[in-house]
Amino acid sequence: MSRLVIVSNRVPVPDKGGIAPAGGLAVALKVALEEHGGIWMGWSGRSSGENEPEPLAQLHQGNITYALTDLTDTDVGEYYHGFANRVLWPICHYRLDLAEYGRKEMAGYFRVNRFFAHRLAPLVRPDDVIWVHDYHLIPLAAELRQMGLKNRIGFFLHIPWPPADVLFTMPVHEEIMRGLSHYDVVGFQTDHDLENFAGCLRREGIGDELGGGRFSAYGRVFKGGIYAIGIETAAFAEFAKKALTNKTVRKARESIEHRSLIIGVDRLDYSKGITQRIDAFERFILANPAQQGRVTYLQITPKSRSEVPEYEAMQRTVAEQAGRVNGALGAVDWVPIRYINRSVGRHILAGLYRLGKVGLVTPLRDGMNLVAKEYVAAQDPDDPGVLVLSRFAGAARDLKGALLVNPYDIEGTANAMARALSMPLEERKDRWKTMMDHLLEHDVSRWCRDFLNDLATSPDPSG
Ligand SMILES: O=P(O)(O)OC[C@H]1O[C@H](O[C@H]2O[C@H](CO)[C@@H](O)[C@H](O)[C@H]2O)[C@H](O)[C@@H](O)[C@@H]1O
Ligand SMILES: O=c1ccn([C@@H]2O[C@H](COP(=O)(O)OP(=O)(O)O)[C@@H](O)[C@H]2O)c(=O)[nH]1
Repeated sequence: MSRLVIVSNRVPVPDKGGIAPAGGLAVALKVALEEHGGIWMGWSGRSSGENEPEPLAQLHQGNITYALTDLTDTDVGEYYHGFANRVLWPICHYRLDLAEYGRKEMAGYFRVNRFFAHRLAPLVRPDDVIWVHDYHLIPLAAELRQMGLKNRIGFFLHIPWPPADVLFTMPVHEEIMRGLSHYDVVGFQTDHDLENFAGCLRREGIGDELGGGRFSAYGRVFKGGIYAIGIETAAFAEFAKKALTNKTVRKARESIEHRSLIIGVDRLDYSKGITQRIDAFERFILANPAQQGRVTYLQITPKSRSEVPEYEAMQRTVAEQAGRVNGALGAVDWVPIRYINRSVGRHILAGLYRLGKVGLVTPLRDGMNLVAKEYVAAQDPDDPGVLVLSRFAGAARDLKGALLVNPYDIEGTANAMARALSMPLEERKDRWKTMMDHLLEHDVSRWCRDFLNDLATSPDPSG
């Protein structure tokens, strides 16, 4: 079997104890690569100041070799905070109003992709299969091809792909589309994303759909496919059961006392709909006074991308909003919202999910959302909680047993919270089983296998 080389911006650096940072990509890829073995190349998360980064650091752990590079301050600013997270991220999440184009940042993005290609190429053997992940690295295949690499190269986009009218507001949309055409397989989370991508090719006559999932554009033929990312379902379910004996989880359970727990877990990101969700919770309590003092809403929200101004501003907004609602609704013996602004380990999260009578996952737009899947996997089959899920999360295409909501509709979301808390046991069990069966069948190993099979059977680019 060919060796697998994974490239992603974010890598769970093993010298931090191998603990994946909060973020679904790192969590999922670690599971996938542990199963397969190979090389994982990416950013170390560190800056070299303005000095040229040292040569790649290689670390071996189990069957994975991590190849990590630092980036200069300028690179981090222009490529990661600048173009990736202030242009591509908002555009792909339909937030044209937040995109901040700058020629310097765009140039930095393409420059860092070239830099990654130059660092990666010497590690690659002719029969390696290369799997590139996410919006940070779209131009990587074009750079590798320019250097003469003829390997099979696949790309998976973890975030949504927007419709043509949204994408084309980005000045370099042509280069981005061209970049994708250099892969042999381009994977998306949902059918909606793939449809949008096909629409972008059609709109300006850039490319054609050839049938059988194949596309032609810019003189190349490649496959476009749907590969909804999953979790290690069976292992996570087991993990959640055991987590109830964890000290922190036990303390949380005792502190909740007789109240019902509603839980939300999201990076602090405007795409996650946290402020709308807090509004909906407030509306739910005001509309259901009997619930006062009888529910606790726990919102776990690690800081994320704090150097980007929109994210920094959100830290204040959400903290103030949670404080205001607590001030307005709380009582001497009841704090309605417990807001935690730091990362919690997944072994604890698993137990907290299991305590949650309601899992609130209400992003305004999300590629997939692994929290939704983890919440379901963590439930007690005999007394499962209810998932309230945004119809705009990729996970909504998979989790048919959830209560689907439109997160912009505050009253609708508030009503769904009330419905979830009063749902009869039989209905909860039925809904949960539909979702759990799906998650067991479509776990992260299946995701990885499906993508790599398609890549292995794609036409050989070396001719
Ligand atoms: O690396 P960061 O800038 O700290 O951000 C964390 C990750 O966020 C995004 O995750 C996405 O991938 C998940 C798994 O496929 C998916 O469930 C979620 O909907 C996406 O938002 C981002 O795409 C990753 O590159 C980041 O590492
Ligand atoms: O305090 C936290 C918050 C989140 N996560 C993990 O981070 C991932 C978040 O992935 P998701 O797909 O929901 O969203 P993303 O952050 O990637 O956009 C999930 O595996 C969570 O378990 C974590 O380990 N600790």
